[in-house]
Amino acid sequence: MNLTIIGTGYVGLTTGTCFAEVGHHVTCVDNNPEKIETLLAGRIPIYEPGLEELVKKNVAAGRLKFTTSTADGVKSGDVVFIAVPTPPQPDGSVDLSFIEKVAREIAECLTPEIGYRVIVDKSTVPVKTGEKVAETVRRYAPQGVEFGVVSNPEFLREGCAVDDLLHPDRIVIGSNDDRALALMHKVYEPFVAPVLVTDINSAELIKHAANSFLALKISYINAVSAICEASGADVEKVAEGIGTDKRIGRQFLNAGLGYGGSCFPKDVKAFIAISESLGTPFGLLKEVERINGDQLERFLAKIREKLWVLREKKIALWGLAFKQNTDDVRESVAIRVAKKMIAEGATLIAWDPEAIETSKRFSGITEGIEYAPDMLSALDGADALVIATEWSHFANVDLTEIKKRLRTPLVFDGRNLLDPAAAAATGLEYHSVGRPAAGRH
Ligand SMILES: NC(=O)c1ccc[n+]([C@@H]2O[C@H](COP(=O)([O-])OP(=O)(O)OC[C@H]3O[C@@H](n4cnc5c(N)ncnc54)[C@H](O)[C@@H]3O)[C@@H](O)[C@H]2O)c1
Ligand SMILES: O=c1ccn([C@@H]2O[C@H](COP(=O)(O)OP(=O)(O)O[C@H]3O[C@H](CO)[C@@H](O)[C@H](O)[C@H]3O)[C@@H](O)[C@H]2O)c(=O)[nH]1
Repeated sequence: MNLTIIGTGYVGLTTGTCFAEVGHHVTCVDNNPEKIETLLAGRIPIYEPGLEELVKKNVAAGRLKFTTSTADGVKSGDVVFIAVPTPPQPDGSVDLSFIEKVAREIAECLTPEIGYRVIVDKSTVPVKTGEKVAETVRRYAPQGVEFGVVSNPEFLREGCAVDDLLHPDRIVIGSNDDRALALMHKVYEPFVAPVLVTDINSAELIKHAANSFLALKISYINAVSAICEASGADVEKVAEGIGTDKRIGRQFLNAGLGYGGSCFPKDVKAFIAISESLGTPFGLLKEVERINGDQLERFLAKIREKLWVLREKKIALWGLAFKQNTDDVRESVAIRVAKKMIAEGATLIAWDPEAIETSKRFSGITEGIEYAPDMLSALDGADALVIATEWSHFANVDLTEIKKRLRTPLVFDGRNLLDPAAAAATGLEYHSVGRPAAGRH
């Protein structure tokens, strides 16, 4: 089939590439000319494992194209996906101006000669957005054009987007239009996954409800981790003990510094705002946010307690990305930890396997930080090591190197990556989340 994606960011590029990989012909459109030039020059603007080779392969096969022209995209794609940003406004509600603009742009490109088009919202949007998109397209399109509107939320995770897209747990298609639905079934025919067909409003709600539930699971275990710290229990054992119940599941029960990234913080806020606007406030989610913020503060309090004063302290920081296997630092908790320590006068020597460049460009940290050339040299002469992102590089480190290189052998592990007993046996004083401290303290 001929498909078009409007918005070639994280979701647009990964989704478009995977659609091409399963045999569709895909045109990716973006209104940022630099991004399209980069892609046309064969470079990939984001780090995502496995993506670069798939882009190159599908461009070479003639199945994947990039353009800045929405008109070309609308002309060539029978199904037109919208994958533009839906950022939060200061009050937490969703800024839908990008979606509204694309709806108008698509409408202005439609003509009766082009024929029927399915307009699919892939961006994460509040319930009832599909209705607004349909109204907008109807208002701005010439008389006589035929189109259908569909909600098809995306559940990929950064860092494993290619696998998530090629092997999804489920595909959700929200549509009130049989013609659109038939075409959507053809789009997803090459994928082996359950397809859940719903009305548009339910599909939109599924996305916010899913992300908020996952954030709730993380906050739940983080609240439990505080109780573990107060009682001397071990949150890793508790997570295993509750997670082996199939009804609960072990995933998303990793206690740590709390959730970050471009999705959970904004989507929880959005769901709170949506529920309030519908007159059904969702107070539970406010608590999810509160716990998430407190988790970071409790971790910083541990650092302060041990280092006493952060001013003039040199701290090695491992991790800048919001999670492992990505260079994305949007809403990264690691960056928040860094900013707080710098504000208290510490100097950071930071290292991350992929996110140093993105941190330099997008974190907003301009002073108080140096970037180490490699993971181990970040440690040299530092007063403490803080681990802030769950990269496997840190979990697999030779502990004797940490002991040898730090000035004082203090480790604060915000992601529970190291083994407390092994750390103590190496002579480290080791503090993590929801587990008793180990070593000299
Ligand atoms: N990042 C994720 O992991 C993820 C996963 C699932 C869903 N989502 C949702 O998908 C949506 C997109 O997120 P993202 O992370 O890909 O955003 P992004 O910022 O990486 O990409 C959006 C792209 O849209 C382009 N754009 C904006 N207006 C445009 C227009 N009028 N015409 C053409 N291009 C335009 C921008 O230049 C940018 O390249 C959001 O609603 C997000 O919540 C994101
Ligand atoms: O047990 C856990 C799992 C995750 N996290 C943190 O939660 C955040 C989000 O992680 P993850 O969900 O793996 O990454 P995202 O790429 O943000 O993916 C989420 O957000 C996407 C955008 O909406 C959705 O498509 C995905 O399904 C959803 O998992 C990160 O800061 C993680 O460090 C934890 O603290 N503990």
